[in-house]
Amino acid sequence: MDAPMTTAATPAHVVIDGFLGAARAGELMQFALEHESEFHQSRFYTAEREARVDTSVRDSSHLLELGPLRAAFAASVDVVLARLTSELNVCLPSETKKEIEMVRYGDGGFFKRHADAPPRPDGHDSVRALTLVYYFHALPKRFDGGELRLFSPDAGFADVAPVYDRLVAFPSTALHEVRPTRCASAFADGRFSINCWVRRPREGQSPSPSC
Ligand SMILES: O=C(O)CCC(=O)C(=O)O
Ligand SMILES: [Fe+2]
Repeated sequence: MDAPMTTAATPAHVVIDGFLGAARAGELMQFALEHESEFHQSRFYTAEREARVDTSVRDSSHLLELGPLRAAFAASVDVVLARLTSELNVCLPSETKKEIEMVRYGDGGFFKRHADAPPRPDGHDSVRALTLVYYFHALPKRFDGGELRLFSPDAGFADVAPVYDRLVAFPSTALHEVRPTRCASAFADGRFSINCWVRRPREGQSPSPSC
């Protein structure tokens, strides 16, 4: 198993290998293959909170409608949420809102350095607090690269390999990027993931985080 690569000043993150198990990872892959035509080019949010497609910043495609797999994934996240919030020192209310999407990075796919939580208010009554990314792919693995690079404030970084059935979690304020993926052109050959953002109320909104 590839160990996450880290420099001395490791940015806060938690890795859980074998998060869903092979049967459920296989179900996600099957779902992706059955819904290939519904994947759309991913957007990202600019500093002005404008959703934009710009393949010089982010080149990936995503699927928002996950059917019953959405609730199943959210339930699995709930099982580990207390551990993640305590290890990462992130405050969350007892009932959390989650955004969940499936993502595919094809040949050359990447996502340049960014933070998932907006730098300033975006008009929502909640903000992204915790980012979770779960990795899966067709077996045998047919891509290289695609590491998640997490930056710490002093410019140290940690590279987390997108290992099959691995979950990585980190505070949504952390700067990170997805390193380029290399694979053949077939849809099934890509780097697949589930992104899950756990939201908390914005400061001053109720219910307030219970920590
Ligand atoms: O896929 C990953 O490793 C991270 C994805 C990411 O940073 C994002 O979609 O915001
Ligand atoms: Fe991100």
